[in-house]
Amino acid sequence: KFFDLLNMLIYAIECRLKGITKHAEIVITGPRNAGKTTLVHKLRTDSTNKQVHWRRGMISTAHLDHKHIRFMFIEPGGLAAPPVFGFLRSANALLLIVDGTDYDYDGTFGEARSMLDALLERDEIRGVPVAIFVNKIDRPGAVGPEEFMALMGFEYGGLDGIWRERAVEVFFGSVVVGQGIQEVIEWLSQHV
Ligand SMILES: Nc1nc2c(ncn2[C@@H]2O[C@H](COP(=O)(O)OP(=O)(O)OP(=O)(O)O)[C@@H](O)[C@H]2O)c(=O)[nH]1
Ligand SMILES: [Mg+2]
Repeated sequence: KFFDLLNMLIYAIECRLKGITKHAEIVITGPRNAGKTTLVHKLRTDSTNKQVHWRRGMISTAHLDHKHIRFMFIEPGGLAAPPVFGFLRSANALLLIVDGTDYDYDGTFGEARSMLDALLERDEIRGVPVAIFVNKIDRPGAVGPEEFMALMGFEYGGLDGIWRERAVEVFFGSVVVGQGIQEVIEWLSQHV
């Protein structure tokens, strides 16, 4: 009890010193093998970051301070699909990661699109901003921006026409190379 209070006090002082006035929880999701866990590792900046077991799998988290915001990234891993639903209530933004080289046999990003559609229907995240990160563009055969928009069915009127009630943006990059991540964080900091 005493140490809980002490920790809270230390935390409050740390935020004060670093000028942090806002907290934002970012829930990371996306199809299997998209690069979610690799991203969380990349985002880790301090020792408070951790990976914890829970009943259906593994949750990876990372803290990251950007300007006046402390981001908490959460990747709920697990076999039961989709484990992410249990984490939506406290989400300030969603980050959907898609493998830019993983087209379906019919030339679509079908799994990514249906995951996104299922998420956008959820009441818990009405109006919550969504960043879509198309990963692995360092690999040959990765999708290009125009192609991706068409294959996801986003091309008509752009993203604004599809989801007027929330901010949505698509980014292209590579978690391994570290390309495009800073842009996502900047965008999130403006929309949470
Ligand atoms: N070339 C390339 N490979 C990547 C990139 N990001 C991730 N990978 C690779 O993709 C594979 C899957 O990455 P993970 O981070 O485990 O993907 P995940 O989304 O957490 O996968 P699950 O937890 O199984 O759903 C690994 O072999 C990564 O090294 C990238 O930007 N470029
Ligand atoms: Mg993973």
